[in-house]
Amino acid sequence: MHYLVTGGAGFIGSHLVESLLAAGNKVTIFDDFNDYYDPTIKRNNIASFKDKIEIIEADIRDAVSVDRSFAKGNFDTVVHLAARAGVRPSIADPKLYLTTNIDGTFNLLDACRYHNVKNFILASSSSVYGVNKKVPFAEQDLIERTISPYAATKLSCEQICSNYANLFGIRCTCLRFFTVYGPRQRPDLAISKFTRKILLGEPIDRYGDGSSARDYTYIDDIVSGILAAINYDKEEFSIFNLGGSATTTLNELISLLEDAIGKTAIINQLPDQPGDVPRTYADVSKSGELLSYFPQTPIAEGLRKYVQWFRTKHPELT
Ligand SMILES: NC(=O)c1ccc[n+]([C@@H]2O[C@H](COP(=O)([O-])OP(=O)(O)OC[C@H]3O[C@@H](n4cnc5c(N)ncnc54)[C@H](O)[C@@H]3O)[C@@H](O)[C@H]2O)c1
Repeated sequence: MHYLVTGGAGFIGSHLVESLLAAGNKVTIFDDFNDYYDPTIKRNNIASFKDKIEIIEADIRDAVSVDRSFAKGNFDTVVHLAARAGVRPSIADPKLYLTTNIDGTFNLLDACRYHNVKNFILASSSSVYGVNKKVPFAEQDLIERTISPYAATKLSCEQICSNYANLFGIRCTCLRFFTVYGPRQRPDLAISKFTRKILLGEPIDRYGDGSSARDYTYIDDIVSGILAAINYDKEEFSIFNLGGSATTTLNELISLLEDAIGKTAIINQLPDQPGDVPRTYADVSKSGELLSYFPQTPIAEGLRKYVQWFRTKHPELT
């Protein structure tokens, strides 16, 4: 099978590509390699397998580049991971999020339509649930309102997928990822920032009183969920939660990281951030039943693996 993985040089994308290659597939990645934090990150993510894949270095907002890559590619499945990710930066630059995430998804679906690609996987997000009071969050819950531009773009992308499935028979499977972590994760995420700062003995920013809670999902579990979703052909349009199905408060996360690192964190107390939801918690019973998705990595174990990886990548900090 020939896969197009957009965002294939990113955190989740690079792990997925490795698994697809290991299973003997042909993989093309479409990524603009643009990183605000460190321009080397994306290149490093794919360094170990770059000679085994086709690389299209282009922007998903550019419909002509997207269309050209489909004209050449003859793809069986598109896994669309490329996006501007993260709640807080989306408040700082909502337009970048709207154009990248919504226009980009539209361009890819349109290319599927005109080049007869019938299987499309969308990376959506737990943030679409907004301040859902019912826990755990289930796919059929009524979403009353999102509270960040990032979440609004992801909910819009799901709806665009629904249109293309209904109108053009493109099977679209939307996966709501719950805070993904593990080796190669983005440096802007809390676990990356906390690990670095605890190792350096610098204060970490704790927003709110530490009671906000997240459902953290280890990268290997996310990849197994994506692989299962690729083969799910029972519905033309579907939505699945991919989470760890457990919640960890911010205070618990800090304490688990202290254990994994073997050092105490210095806390810099800050107010709650606008756009942050108080908690996320995935009901994964639908994913378990239809995708045989059963998360395997508890947070303490995943953090230990992450810290181990971080230390090998940053020996100067250990
Ligand atoms: N990491 C998480 O916790 C999480 C949670 C929920 C949803 N998601 C979603 O999963 C997907 C992957 O996230 P990630 O954590 O791997 O992020 P990432 O930033 O590591 O990967 C995204 C990739 O998309 C590429 N990209 C961004 N804009 C592009 C553009 N205009 N054209 C082409 N490529 C572009 C980036 O270069 C990057 O390689 C995203 O859609 C994100 O919204 C992630």
